[in-house]
Order: sequence, then structure tokens, then C-alpha cells
Amino acid sequence: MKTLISPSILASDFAKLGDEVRAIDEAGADMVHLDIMDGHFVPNLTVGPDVVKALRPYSAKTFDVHLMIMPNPGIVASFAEAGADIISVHPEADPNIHRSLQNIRSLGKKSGVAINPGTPLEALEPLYELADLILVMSVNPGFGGQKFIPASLGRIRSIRERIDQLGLDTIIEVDGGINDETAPSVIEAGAHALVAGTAVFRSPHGSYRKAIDNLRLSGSA
Ligand SMILES: O=C(CO)[C@H](O)[C@H](O)COP(=O)(O)O
Repeated sequence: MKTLISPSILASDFAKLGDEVRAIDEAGADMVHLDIMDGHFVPNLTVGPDVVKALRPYSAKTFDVHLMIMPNPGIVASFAEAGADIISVHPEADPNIHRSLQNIRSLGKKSGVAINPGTPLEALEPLYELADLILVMSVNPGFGGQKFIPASLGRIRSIRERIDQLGLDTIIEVDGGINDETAPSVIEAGAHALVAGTAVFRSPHGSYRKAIDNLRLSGSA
């Protein structure tokens, strides 16, 4: 299976978000990654469902929405209505995550569980059957441009083994510090999808297409 690339618009030019979403779509991105922060669960603020809705016409690709908020049912429904295709929630932020994942699926969307670098993998055990995607944070969430945490590789490997053992086809997506240097080992460890902000929008390769192609192919070298 080809590695899916989900550029995070957190690193894009916020003054022209629509154009940026269209540009990564035309450059071959598989998904558009939207980081939703409310200044509580993580120490940063970004955008809400109205902005997701406003961006929806700029790409027909999968809108991969990462909620770094406490996800009450109303707000999850707002993101679903706004055009999210995948909605990922954090067990660390949600005492009712089991219900939230069921809720996301009942809205006809793909459900994701996002886990922070310090969260024991046991937190995933009751959730595997309810998750279409597991988003492994390889930095502490809140900001782009951070350094990849090497211990993430062992975590990705363990999650991949567990998914294979359970016979599931859950997508493993990895987010944080992904670039040409880190992508190969992340893919080798078992990731199916890579989120990349800085490595796409501030790429040294000079074009979004080259940046995306490089990340995608880096695991097959
Ligand atoms: O979720 C995030 C931060 O919370 C971002 O998606 C992530 O950090 C991507 O940024 P970069 O590729 O620059 O590391």
C-alpha cells in the first residue's frame, strides 16, 4: 500500500488558507490535515468548524480533522457537518472516548484515536475495534516545527503488531517532526500515513509536489 501523505495546514500561510488547501490537493496530497486546538488541552488556538466548512470547496480530498479539544457530541457533529471525513479524538482529553468514537461512526465519518507521546499504549486496548485510524503523536501536540521523538518508533511498531494480531485494517498515522530524514524509519516501523506541516509548506525542495513525493517515496528507498 502506498504511504498516504496528509499535509498539516498548521504550517501553511493562514492569510490564504483556501489557496493553500487547493495547492496541496493539486500537488498530490492524499488528505488535508486540520489541527483543531482550543487553548486548553494544548497551549495553542487554531480554527473551528466554520473554517473547516469554508475550506471544504477547495479540495475533494479526505479532510483529516485532529481534535485537540474535549470533544462533546455537539462539537463533533459540527465538524462532521462542516465536511470532516476523519475525526480523531484524544483519550487524554475525553473521559467518554468510547462513546465519542461510536458517535463519530454513527455520523458516517471515520473515527480516529490520537495518542500523545506520554500516553501508555494500554489506553488503546478498549478502543481498537472502534477506531478506523490511530494517530500516533511523535511530538507533544500544540505546535508545528518540533523535533521528532525517537521513542515513537517503538510505539508505532507495537501498535502495528497489535493491529495485525487483531486482524484489523486500522490506518496508523504519525504526526510531528516528519521530514525526509524521519519518514523512512516511521514507514519502516509500520505507519500507513504521515502528517507533515513544516516538511511540506516550508520545504527546501521548492515545490509542494516534490516535498510530498519525497516523503511518500522515502520509505521505499
Ligand atoms: O498536530 C500537530 C501539532 O499539534 C501538527 O500536525 C504537527 O506538529 C505537524 O507539524 P510539523 O510537521 O511541522 O511537525
